[in-house]
Amino acid sequence: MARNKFDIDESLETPFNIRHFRRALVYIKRQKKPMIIAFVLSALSAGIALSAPLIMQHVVDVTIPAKNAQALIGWSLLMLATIVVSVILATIRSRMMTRVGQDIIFDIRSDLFKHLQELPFQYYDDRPQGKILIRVVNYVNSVSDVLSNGIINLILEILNLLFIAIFMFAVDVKLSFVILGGLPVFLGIILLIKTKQRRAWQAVSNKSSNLNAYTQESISGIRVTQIFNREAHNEGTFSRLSTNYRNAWMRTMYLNFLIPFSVDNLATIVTTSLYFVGLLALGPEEVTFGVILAMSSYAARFWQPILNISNLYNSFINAVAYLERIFETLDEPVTVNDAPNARELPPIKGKVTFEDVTFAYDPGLNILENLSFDVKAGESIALVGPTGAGKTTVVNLISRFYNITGGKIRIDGHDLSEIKLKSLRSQMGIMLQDSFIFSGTIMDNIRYGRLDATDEEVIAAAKTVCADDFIREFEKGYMTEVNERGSKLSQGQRQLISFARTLLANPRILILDEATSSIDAQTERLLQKGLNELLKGRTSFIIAHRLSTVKNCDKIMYVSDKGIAESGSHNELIMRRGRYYKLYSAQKMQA
Ligand SMILES: Nc1ncnc2c1ncn2[C@@H]1O[C@H](COP(=O)(O)OP(=O)(O)OP(=O)(O)O)[C@@H](O)[C@H]1O
Repeated sequence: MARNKFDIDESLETPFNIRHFRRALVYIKRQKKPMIIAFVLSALSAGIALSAPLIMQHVVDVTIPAKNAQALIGWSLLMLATIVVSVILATIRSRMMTRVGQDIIFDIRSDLFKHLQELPFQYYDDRPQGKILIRVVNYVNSVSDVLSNGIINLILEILNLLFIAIFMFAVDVKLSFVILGGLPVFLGIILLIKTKQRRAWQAVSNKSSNLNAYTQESISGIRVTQIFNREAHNEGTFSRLSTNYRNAWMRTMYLNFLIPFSVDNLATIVTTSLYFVGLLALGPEEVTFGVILAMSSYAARFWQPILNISNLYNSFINAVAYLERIFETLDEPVTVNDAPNARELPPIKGKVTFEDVTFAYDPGLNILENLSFDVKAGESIALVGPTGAGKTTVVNLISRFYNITGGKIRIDGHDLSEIKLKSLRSQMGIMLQDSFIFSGTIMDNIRYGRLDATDEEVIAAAKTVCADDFIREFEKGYMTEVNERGSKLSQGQRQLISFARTLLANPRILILDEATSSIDAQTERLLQKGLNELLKGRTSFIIAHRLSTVKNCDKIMYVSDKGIAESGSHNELIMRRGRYYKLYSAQKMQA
């Protein structure tokens, strides 16, 4: 799919529609109470602020001519009080709304993260991580203000507009229509640029997503970049993506600028028309100078909320571009999930059966076809074969990380598609070549799969897999802080920690995908004892290119040509003198 590259724009699969806005309202509605309070505070604050000119008028017309010093002090204090109260109310409102904005994005972000945790491997196979990250962090931030303050300000501005219109019509109906005459022109301009604006903001969201994806990829691959001296080339790519982002941003700004520009000019044209119609067309008998003065003041006031509403509209269009991405992620189907009538998988013995299994990552491109095999509980199975033959795919299917296209996979006779994923995966242990280390202590990392394990149990697991010695060599031992991906640890040390993690979780079925490939032969011999412990009584699937590691497995399956080409014990396969024999002989010659 086009989106899985940093410089390819994501296409929108679900265009924005009113349904999305209704979904945004779900988050806003949860904040109904503070939002109503904030609205009342705003209205009060604005109302109190409006009383200042009235006090001023009274002081100028009555108090000062009467030379009443005492009343003057009273009015001054009242004026001061209105300012203080209005500032206090505005401050409380702004604090409340900051909180509301943060609560809304907290909710959206939590939902996004929860959903991302459930999305299958396939989703992550298809996208650069940076494009996922930007949705959870940046896009959600960008919509906070519109979803909180935006709504309240919109209501206030509409009310403001209504009040001004009422006053305006009360003074002069005909001239009011002259002022309103600018509105259709303004709406026409909005309609004209609406689609362009939406596309422009979508482009900004796309370009920022691309930039983010590339930055993230570059940071992850910095070691390879430096090894191959690709810095200058990468800077070029970054600069290109950055320029694309800047251009997209400039275009939105240009379109956005059209709105205040139109409002300013329309306000001037309307005011000029007002003078023209008032003085020339209607004549001094019908319209006094005072009315013209009042109406031109209303004309200026009338266009201010329109300008504010247009700015809000701009922010809304901007937020929509982000909201549609956020909802697109939330709508991403969890294709690997529990069937409606899924059952708990009871504690298993570990028998694994493949019945005519067919699987394709991309429709029509089968990686496995009609694959059938039977593994008894407690057996150790080695999967060997050429690169890209489908060994990892086979083990990924046992954990149901992907849905199969045809056939059935059973564990102890239970069809995987009919059982609850959690109950399946909690009884499986999977160790990959690149064992992931999370930020935290070594103790936390080993305990990752069984949070209730005691320190003693953690240490016992580490001892079994020969990890205890090197852990104790660190100054803080098990409490040593390791950073994300474990870059403070050697590959082998990371493997040993993940062995301990898996052992502690005590799975019934164990999968080791090239899990010992980063461990030197001597450590591997040491580890063999621990590994034997780990394998004891469990069904295990071991993928290894180093055949010496798997010689002793109960059964070796040679994966090739979309299925199992050969299967048997090491001795049987050697005697058969087929593909396994060739591979084994070639490795022996190299050794
Ligand atoms: N996420 C994916 N999306 C599409 N195709 C994939 C994906 N993962 C693997 N493949 C393809 O499926 C085939 C089998 O891959 P798999 O990783 O199972 O091979 P393997 O036998 O484990 O290889 P290796 O020994 O190199 O680890 C390969 O042709 C690979 O290109």
